[in-house]
Amino acid sequence: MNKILTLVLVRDGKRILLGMKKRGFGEGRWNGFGGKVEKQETIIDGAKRELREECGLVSNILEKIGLLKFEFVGDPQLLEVHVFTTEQFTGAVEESSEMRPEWFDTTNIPFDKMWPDDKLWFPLYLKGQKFSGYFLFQGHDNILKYTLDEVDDL
Ligand SMILES: Nc1nc(NC2CC2)cc(N2CCOCC2)n1
Repeated sequence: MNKILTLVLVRDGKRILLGMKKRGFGEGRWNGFGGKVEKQETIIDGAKRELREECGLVSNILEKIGLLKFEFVGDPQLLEVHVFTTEQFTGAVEESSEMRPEWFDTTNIPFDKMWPDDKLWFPLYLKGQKFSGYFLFQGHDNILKYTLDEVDDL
């Protein structure tokens, strides 16, 4: 059974809001906002909750743009990350215990301090393409193999 996770990318024109993860899974890396989906909530409601908890922004309009599956050598638990984007949000960006948010220009995304898969699928996201990918990781830094496809619907 895959572990369902969410990832929300917040855009404001040519800027993107990323958060520096302060602890836990992905600590020390910039990422969108997201995490676990609780038993009693839908995936999209889980995404909205994590967005608000991690950076203070509220959005009712999340667009599903990607599905990423991750396997780690030696670990039977597969991760299934549902990726969303929004350009319509309210509230003030605020730091949380989990994330230190910062705006980046989309021409200057800090891929060297992000999960290694991001540099592979972000270009599809930035050109407005929906995508579906599978990545086999060895540890947290090394992608042994992957597949990544542009898709018309998710
Ligand atoms: N950008 C990104 N890349 C990931 N790569 C896999 C770990 C190897 C996971 C991930 N998230 C998982 C945790 O929840 C937020 C999104 N987000």
